[in-house]
Amino acid sequence: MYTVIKRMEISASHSLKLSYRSKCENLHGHNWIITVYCRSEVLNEDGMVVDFTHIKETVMGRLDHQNLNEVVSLNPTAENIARWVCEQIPTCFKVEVRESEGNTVIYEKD
Ligand SMILES: Nc1nc2c(c(=O)[nH]1)N=C([C@H](O)[C@H](O)COP(=O)(O)OP(=O)(O)OP(=O)(O)O)CN2
Ligand SMILES: [Zn+2]
Repeated sequence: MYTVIKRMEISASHSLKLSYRSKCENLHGHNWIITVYCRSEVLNEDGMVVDFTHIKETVMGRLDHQNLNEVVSLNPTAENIARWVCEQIPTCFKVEVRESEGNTVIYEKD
């Protein structure tokens, strides 16, 4: 079994729609650390599980310097962003999204 791990830093804004009053309802930004985990028992014809560059293009290309409310169809919490990222990459089984030093979410496929 092979595991590929790609860590990326993106700058992006979001505002959260919540059922309670919160500062997070206001548009604000984070320097997100997104770590993608991909796994496969077999390698493709290029000898890879998935190309690091393709992961970067998929994640950073779509999220960096964007308003995440306009990219992710659900409320752009770290949880929903982690799931969205995982769904974009076929061999992905786990995504960590770190919003700040103290705030990290992990999404893992069943
Ligand atoms: N479970 C979640 N909780 C919160 C999320 C989230 O995505 N999932 N997001 C937020 C907001 O994005 C907010 O920006 C974070 O606020 P806060 O917890 O106050 O964190 P700080 O940026 O101030 O970071 P510290 O580590 O506390 O300094 C809120 N909750
Ligand atoms: Zn936030």
